[in-house]
This record gives sequence, structure tokens and C-alpha cells, in this order.
Amino acid sequence: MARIELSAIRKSFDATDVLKGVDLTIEDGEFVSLVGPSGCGKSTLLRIIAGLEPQTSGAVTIGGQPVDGVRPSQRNLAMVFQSYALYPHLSVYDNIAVPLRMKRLSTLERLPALGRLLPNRHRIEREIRGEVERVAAQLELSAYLKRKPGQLSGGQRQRVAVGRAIVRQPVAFLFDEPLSNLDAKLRVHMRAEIAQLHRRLGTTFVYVTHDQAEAMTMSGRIAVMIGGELVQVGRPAEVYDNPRDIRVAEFVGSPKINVFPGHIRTDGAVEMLGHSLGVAVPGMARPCRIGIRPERIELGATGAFAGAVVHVENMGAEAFVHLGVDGMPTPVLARIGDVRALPPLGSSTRFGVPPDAIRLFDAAGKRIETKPPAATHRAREVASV
Ligand SMILES: Nc1ncnc2c1ncn2[C@@H]1O[C@H](COP(=O)(O)OP(=O)(O)OP(=O)(O)O)[C@@H](O)[C@H]1O
Repeated sequence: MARIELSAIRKSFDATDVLKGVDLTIEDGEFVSLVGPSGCGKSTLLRIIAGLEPQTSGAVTIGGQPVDGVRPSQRNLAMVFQSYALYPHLSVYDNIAVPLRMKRLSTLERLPALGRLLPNRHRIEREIRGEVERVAAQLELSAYLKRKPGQLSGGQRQRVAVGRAIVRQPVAFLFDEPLSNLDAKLRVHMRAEIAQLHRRLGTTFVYVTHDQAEAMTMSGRIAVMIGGELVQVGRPAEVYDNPRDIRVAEFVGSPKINVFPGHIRTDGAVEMLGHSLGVAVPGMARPCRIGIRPERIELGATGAFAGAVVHVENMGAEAFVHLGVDGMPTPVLARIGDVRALPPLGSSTRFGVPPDAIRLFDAAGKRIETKPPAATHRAREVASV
């Protein structure tokens, strides 16, 4: 097991800066997902940890040891790719056994005909069989050991790739979008399997994905990368509820957070679509953006805002109501838990926003903390004494 520390990692390809100074510590045994939109640099960062790509500057340590200049094979990490990278001509058994044979058998002992005549070969092959069978049983692959990868489903192939990684007993597993080739249902199933595997092995997992739901549901912490920078690192619920940047707020959560144009008045009150919200911030008058999650939009006759129901998605257990609102370029989305109380399509409705649902961002997208108006008022009184 190992703690992985990344300090001020920069990476440029020719004139393009892909990583712009990434600092991240992944604790021993932790499951951290690197998540972010396509092209943000997640795979490059993972490849730098693995030693497959040199960083332009900055340092990587694994288990307290600097590994810059240490070859990938000497880092004792296992990488699992989206493409599985299995040997198509070898059986499942042999695919899983490859790293063990490479490690334990000499070049001569690995030769098919001559190797069999050498005294150690049988003993080592017996040990290898025990380990392959144990890992195959863990991954429910025992029935497929004689099959070739081409005779397996995508999920089974991915499990073989994971099995091949497990037998190496690496200090950490690095996953690069391992579920991208699977259909939606299987992806959800494999998420649970990978999370269980992490709990069972207790080894450090670093997992790259562009799928925020995958990252949210599996990891202990998520590291949100945007444009080559680590914008926020935290527990999934914390990042969802307390985004420090509007890009994080918009990337994490499905469906996406609603973002309204807003204005902070000279008295600190925050206005949205011409109505004052029940929050305030100190400082000067300025424009702002207001993020409100769909589940926090409250439909009801007493709401301050008016909308027209332009679309309803009823999923049975929940529904999304799309509201056309004056002053908004795209519909406002409300998530409704009780599908028996849906407003009809084309109807006019009102909606409100509880003050604690409001996430305020400045013009540059940085989070602004809000307070109830009274608290701001008191703070100003204290400040003026
Ligand atoms: N070998 C390379 N040479 C030049 N540019 C590269 C190279 N590898 C990656 N890049 C560029 O670096 C940027 C980051 O790539 P990277 O693969 O790390 O992104 P990513 O966040 O993993 O994206 P995705 O989710 O699409 O895989 C991209 O713009 C990519 O085109």
C-alpha cells in the first residue's frame, strides 16, 4: 500500500500547457477519482504517476520515495485501461498468470518445451495456479478460465484485466476510464464491483473518469480537474453541496445545476430576476451568478418566481419539470420527488428558492459565501463601531 504525493506537477506538450501545477496527496488505502471534462489532463496526470509520461516539472513520491527516474515496471503500480489490454490469443487463466510468470519464472523456465524439463517450473506453476484460482474466484471468473477474451462479455473482460492487476499485489491501482466501453447498465453494476473490490483489498485506488456519477458513487474523495488545474478536492457530497467554483458546480451533479444571472445590491441584498432573495453578502454592488440545484427548486403557488411548464420528464420515481422563465436563456429544471403532483404541460406555475439552497458565485466564477441578511447587517454595525 502507498501514499502518493504529487507536488507542483506541470506538463507541456510542445507549446501547450496541459497540467498547470497540480498538488495532490492521495493517502494510503484511499480511493480518489480524478474527474473532469474531456481534455482536462486527467489521463496525463495518471500516466505521470505510472511513469509512462515524464512531467515537465514537479515531483511524484510513492510511499515516501521520490519516483522520478524510476521506470514504470519498478514502481509496483498496476494500471487498468479502458481497452482492457488483454492478450487475445491467451486464455483467461494465462492472461491473469502473465505477470506472475514474468516475475517468478526465468527466461528459460518460460520456454514452452524446454521450460517443462526444468526442476523449479512445476513447483512455481503450482503456486501460480493457486493464486490465479483464488483471484478468479474473488472476481467470479472461475467458470471462464479456459475461455479466450473474445468469448467474454465486456464486463467479464474488464474483470480479467482487474484480476491480472490484483495478482501483482501492487502498492496502488491506477484505473484509466475502465468502464467507458461498457453499456450503461453494466457500468452501474461494475461501479459497485470496483467499490467492493477497493473495500476488500484496502489498497490505494486512483481512478480517472469523465463521468461525474461514476466518481461520485465510488470514491472516498474526488479531485475535479478543469483545464489542467485541480479546482476542488473533497468528499463527493461536500463537493456537490459546497462547490468552490461555478465550473465545479456545473460539472458535478446530474442533471446540471441551474445558474441564474444575479446582482448584489449596495446594501448587500442579492437579487435574482428582479426579486430579492433571503441572503446577503458584504461588499460593493456587483453582478453575480446564482446556482440552485434542481431538487431545491420548490414549485408552489406562493413562490416568488413565475414559469411556464415547457417539458416534463416523468421517470416514475421522480420527475424533472422544465420551466420557461423570462430572463433565462434555457429552461429552469425542477426535480420533483412526488410524481403524483406534477403540473400539466403548458401550464403556468410559480416556484420559490429556499435561502439555504443558494450558491453564489462572482463574475469570475469563484464562490461567494452568503449570510442571512440580518447577520450581514449586524456584521456591518459591528464593523462601524
Ligand atoms: N502525447 C501528446 N502529445 C500532444 N498532446 C497531448 C498528448 N497527450 C495528450 N495530449 C493533449 O493533452 C490534453 C490532455 O489530455 P488527456 O488525455 O490527459 O485528457 P483527459 O482529461 O484524460 O481527456 P479524456 O477524458 O478525453 O481522455 C489534451 O488536449 C490532449 O490532446
